Amino acid sequence: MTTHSPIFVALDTTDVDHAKALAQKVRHHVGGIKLGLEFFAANGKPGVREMAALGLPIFLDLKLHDIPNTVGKAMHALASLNPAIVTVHASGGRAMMEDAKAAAPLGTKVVGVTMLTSLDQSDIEAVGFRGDSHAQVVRLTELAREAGLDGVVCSGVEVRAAKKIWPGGFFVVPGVRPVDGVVGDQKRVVTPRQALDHGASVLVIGRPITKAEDPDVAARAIEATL
Ligand SMILES: O=C(O)c1cc(=O)[nH]c(=O)n1[C@@H]1O[C@H](COP(=O)(O)O)[C@@H](O)[C@H]1O
Repeated sequence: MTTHSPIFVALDTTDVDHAKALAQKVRHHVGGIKLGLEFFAANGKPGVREMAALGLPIFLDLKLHDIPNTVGKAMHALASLNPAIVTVHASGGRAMMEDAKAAAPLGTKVVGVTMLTSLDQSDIEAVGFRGDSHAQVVRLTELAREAGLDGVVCSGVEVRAAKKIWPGGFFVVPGVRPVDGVVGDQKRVVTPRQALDHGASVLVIGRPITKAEDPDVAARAIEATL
């Protein structure tokens, strides 16, 4: 039985058996599983199919970012997996996002990554963006909406501003940390509760669950705060 938890647990591993074991441990406290570049590079579509057989919704986080034709064709090649959610980089531009959405299955939510949660203000300036993370997230959210995507990925710091300009959008918030959690490489963090209060539709949570001594207990504890 799956729950209606807003948590998608990020199974960032190359090992299918480990990913399966983690998913089985936490399945009653999460709404789905997120498979990203690390998992996909190692296991490809057969690996995703094996995980899908567990019966939990799949969030395929491949952050596609290339010219429109290439992204559209890549999305077409992924369509048979019927993921619940797929990511593209919103900074790939409007035409790229339009082609991605057009090639995705009807039931798949295509969401645009705005500013990675691992970037702080100095990183944002170093890559040449003007303004702060709010300005960048709001601009890219507007573009994703115009391109016909279903929503965006942003940090919990900006999700309120993004939802304000797109009340019907689907908002994915990663980089959340329980109170006193280890922050690691994430820079713009909030707690899972704050992210939901500010408008997140779903939360992506990896290491606070997967690296915990008991992932089931950790997922249950986070769920209890929501
Ligand atoms: O698209 C994502 O899911 C994503 C976007 C982003 O800006 N930041 C971010 O951390 N993520 C993903 O969210 C997960 C966060 O993992 P933890 O930091 O371990 O909770 C990782 O799988 C990242 O790939």
